[in-house]
Amino acid sequence: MSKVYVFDHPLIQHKLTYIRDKNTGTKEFRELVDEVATLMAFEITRDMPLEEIEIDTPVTKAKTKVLSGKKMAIVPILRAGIGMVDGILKLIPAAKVGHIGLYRDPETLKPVEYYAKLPADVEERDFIIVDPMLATGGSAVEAINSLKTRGAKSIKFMCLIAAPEGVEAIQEEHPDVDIYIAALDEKLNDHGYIVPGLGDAGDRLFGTK
Ligand SMILES: O=P(O)(O)OC[C@H]1O[C@H](OP(=O)(O)OP(=O)(O)O)[C@H](O)[C@@H]1O
Ligand SMILES: O=c1cc[nH]c(=O)[nH]1
Ligand SMILES: [Mg+2]
Repeated sequence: MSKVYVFDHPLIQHKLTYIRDKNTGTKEFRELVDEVATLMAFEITRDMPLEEIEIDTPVTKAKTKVLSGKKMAIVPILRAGIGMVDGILKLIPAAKVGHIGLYRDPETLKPVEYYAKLPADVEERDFIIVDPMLATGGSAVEAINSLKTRGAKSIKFMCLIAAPEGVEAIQEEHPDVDIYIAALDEKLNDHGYIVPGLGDAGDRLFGTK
């Protein structure tokens, strides 16, 4: 069963408050999402493998550690996932970036895929799918399906705010995919929006409402 990690670091929680606030404008919203993505990347990379190497310090030889070169890829779910990419790349600049384009049909709430482009060496990479919102879970489940169909073997899912329904959907359909979130909210409303949530993440990031 997928494990669920809630990143309750005070800096993440503080910034999330202003991301949720309806009075926060597009510029500040985008900056805050970028900052929280960096902080979440710091937490999600906690289990990255290290290897020991020997170097010369100005004083002596020393055995020290470096990342063992595990290949990584970040995959934002378009559009809103794009807002988290740069913040993650600040900490993992060598990661490749794939894209999955999905929108949620406003009537049926079912995801519709319109784009997919992944790095060529899919099977060798550890993937982190990113999207600010995990609501019904339809988009996340479909994005994971899309990656697995193309050969991905190792996938994590990271979002800012999740609804219980979305967490359960991933756990049911993809029990091998762990979930990393900044906050687990209460419920979905009748339109499939997360309550209390932050509204429409894509519209708030790109100013389209
Ligand atoms: O868990 P779900 O019920 O599938 O909902 C979550 C999805 O909805 C939003 O995207 P949206 O469809 O609004 O597309 P956008 O990013 O282009 O605005 C959000 O960014 C997720 O991708
Ligand atoms: O609350 C929600 C649910 C889906 N998509 C969003 O952007 N916000
Ligand atoms: Mg949207």
